[in-house]
Amino acid sequence: MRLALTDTPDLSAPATGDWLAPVAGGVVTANVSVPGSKSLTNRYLILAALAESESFVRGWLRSRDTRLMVEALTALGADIEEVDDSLRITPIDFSAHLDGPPITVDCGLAGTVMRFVPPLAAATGREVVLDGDEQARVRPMSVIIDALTRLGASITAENNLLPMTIHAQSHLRGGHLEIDASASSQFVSGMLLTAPVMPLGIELVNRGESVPSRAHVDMTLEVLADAGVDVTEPEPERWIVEPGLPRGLDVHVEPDLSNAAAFVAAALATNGDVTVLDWPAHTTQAGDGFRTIAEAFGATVTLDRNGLRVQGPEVLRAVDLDLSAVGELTPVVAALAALADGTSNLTGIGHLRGHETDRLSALRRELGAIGVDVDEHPTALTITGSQLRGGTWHTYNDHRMVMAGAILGLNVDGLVIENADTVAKTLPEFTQLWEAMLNRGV
Ligand SMILES: O=C(O)C1=C[C@@H](OP(=O)(O)O)[C@@H](O)[C@H](O)C1
Ligand SMILES: C=C(OP(=O)(O)O)C(=O)O
Repeated sequence: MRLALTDTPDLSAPATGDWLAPVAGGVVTANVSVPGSKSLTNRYLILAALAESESFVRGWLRSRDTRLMVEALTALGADIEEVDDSLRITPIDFSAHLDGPPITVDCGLAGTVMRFVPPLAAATGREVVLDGDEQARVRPMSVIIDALTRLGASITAENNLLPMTIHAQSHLRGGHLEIDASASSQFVSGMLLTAPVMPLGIELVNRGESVPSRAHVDMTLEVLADAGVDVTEPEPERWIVEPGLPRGLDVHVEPDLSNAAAFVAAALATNGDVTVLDWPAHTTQAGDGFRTIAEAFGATVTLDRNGLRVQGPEVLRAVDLDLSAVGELTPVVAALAALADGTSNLTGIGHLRGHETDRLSALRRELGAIGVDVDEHPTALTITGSQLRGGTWHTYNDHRMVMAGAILGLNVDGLVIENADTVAKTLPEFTQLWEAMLNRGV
């Protein structure tokens, strides 16, 4: 089934930062280091802003999403200073005087800022106005807005979307809360991360279909527990956070494994051999799921103290994968499916319609334009590996569309990635790292 495309961004706007994706011209063999995790950096920053004492977040990711988080927390009263490759964070004083002009927060297109900051903002008791990019204004927000309203906040938001205003004196007491978190795990993470500062803590229950991107909820639970917060999940999708501030943190951010997946994919796409250095042995990052995904495509995967080594197969096998728990890997997986021998089914990804762009629609459109046979279903994509042709690969302001385009470009001449700069959302140095990977031997 093909769906009508009703939400295509205006592609007639002049593109900036076009990038001709380099062709591999042979097997890709490289060692790669990637910067820190977006999801961990932004969780640590929220916890540090709530903590009982000063924190250090070392090896933080410098990217648009994390800088927006730093700016948001600074505006809300945290003091954040860059010291070498670390951030030193002095927490928000929640007992501070509440008068003052409204605070404005730019969420950009960052789901972690849009969904993690409002609970914390409401807990400050200040008037806070949150807005973001045009595409952020269609990302789902109603669950967070309803939840905060039920906890005592007063919020104005037309159509329950950004922009929104949290009115002053919105102190949150916490308590029992039932939500429908089937559209985004970030609704759960956002409520749980600020719960320690609420006098009653939170008991949060998901009453919707199961929560997508489960790995990210596990990450939230782990960072809270590591900071000394009493957090439990006594039964599936019911979480309890007891009141009590997190300890000051001194943490080192792991490499971003979802960003790393794009580099590993280069080994898969070229029968190559790529090692991502410092891949952690234990992690809650969704990107760790790429190890089994790579094996499903036929790769040989080895994880040791050095990192993750992936040796691509001679011929990529088509895959049947439920990506609901690791949805953010979908654009990279879809690019590989387009190079595979046969038809792949990527299922459980309906919630990606509320990501940076409607990713199912964007992937169907762009893959189709370069010769790939794609069927778009409400919650799945069916992709048949095909002979690619060059052309313009539109990116819809989606960093992961840039990464997907780069993987495809390894195998086809003349693929121009439009607005490649948008990759700065999580990896500003992506194109440099990519070109270095192609030129460097092990
Ligand atoms: O909490 C997080 O850090 C994230 C949660 C996921 O969101 P969804 O549950 O909306 O997919 C993921 O896709 C996003 O990239 C980051
Ligand atoms: C969905 C993503 O980001 P966000 O944190 O903006 O939701 C992503 O990085 O793939």
